[in-house]
Amino acid sequence: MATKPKVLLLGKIEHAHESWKSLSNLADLVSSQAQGRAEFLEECKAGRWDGVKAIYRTFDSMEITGRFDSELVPLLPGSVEFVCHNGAGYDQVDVNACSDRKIKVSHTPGTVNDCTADVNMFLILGALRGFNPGMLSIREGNWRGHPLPPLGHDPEGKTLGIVGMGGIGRNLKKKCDAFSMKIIYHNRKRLSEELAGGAAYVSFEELLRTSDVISLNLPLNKDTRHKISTREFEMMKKGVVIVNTARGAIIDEAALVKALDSDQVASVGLDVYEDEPKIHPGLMSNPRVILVPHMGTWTAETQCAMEECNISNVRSAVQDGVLLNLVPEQVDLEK
Ligand SMILES: NC(=O)c1ccc[n+]([C@@H]2O[C@H](COP(=O)([O-])OP(=O)(O)OC[C@H]3O[C@@H](n4cnc5c(N)ncnc54)[C@H](O)[C@@H]3O)[C@@H](O)[C@H]2O)c1
Repeated sequence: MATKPKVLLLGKIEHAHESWKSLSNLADLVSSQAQGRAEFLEECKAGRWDGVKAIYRTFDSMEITGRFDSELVPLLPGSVEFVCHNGAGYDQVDVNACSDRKIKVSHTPGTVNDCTADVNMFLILGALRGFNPGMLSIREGNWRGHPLPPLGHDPEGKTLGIVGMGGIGRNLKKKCDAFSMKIIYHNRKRLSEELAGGAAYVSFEELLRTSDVISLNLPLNKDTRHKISTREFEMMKKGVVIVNTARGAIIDEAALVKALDSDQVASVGLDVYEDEPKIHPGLMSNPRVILVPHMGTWTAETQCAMEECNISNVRSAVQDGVLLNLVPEQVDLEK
């Protein structure tokens, strides 16, 4: 009888237990007990994972393995053909290092759009209306606080600039239409009229100069790290509001703190941080900054849908040798 391929689980299955179990008809399911990166690398070197065809990894498995980078990927056994990442953002995986080894990478786009855009909306409303100072003072028994917090602003009629008009950005656009905001966007490529849904395409610089609210919805990679820094803050309207549900390192946090302190930036809503779970003290201490601890996809429905999506990728990889949600960089390579 032919031996089954192996699937290595890095991290935990929290919801889709039945679907995960059903994979055992196709593959031997194995998991690492490594307590950290050094141990995991030793396991790889010792041939512990020989025969593994596909890896299912979670965002939290960073604690076990660290980043799937150019040190780790070459140590994976030659049998590994697929890395299936449970998350829409896959900056924890060096796709180039995987491509060099002919390893294909998938992620879970789409499943995250609504719930991440919901957090995005919460942050836009919260930061624009300036709710945070009042929310802090009411818990201290000071009602709205003394002195009173500054008046907030209505979203209606304000210009929202979306940087990165992908799945989440477009979902956010639809939500903001209900608040009568004027939407402009900047993307690597201009979208079709249908996908843009009435949002106007502008250059990055025009977006920075004309937006009342700027939302970051683009992936983190070497080109987008610190895409928003001192120069960009200086181009923005004085009193701009910034929200980030994408990845913390897209903003230079030290520069953001300075822009807040000089009132160039009026208020900020953040779900993501440069060095999670650490928060820059200048953000932590500023009541004009709304802080959410990376809860963009933190709903029962979405967590379940993401796991199901990732398991479907593993199943398709083992059964048919193809990934359903190949990362964009590798789709481009296949063309
Ligand atoms: N806070 C959370 O819990 C959470 C949840 C899901 C996703 N995310 C993050 O949100 C990001 C966006 O997710 P998505 O599913 O919408 O991705 P997506 O790939 O559908 O959309 C990203 C868009 O950004 C554009 N883009 C890429 N580089 C750009 C650049 N340099 N300038 C302008 N535009 C650029 C792409 O063309 C694409 O349209 C993810 O990469 C992830 O890091 C965070």
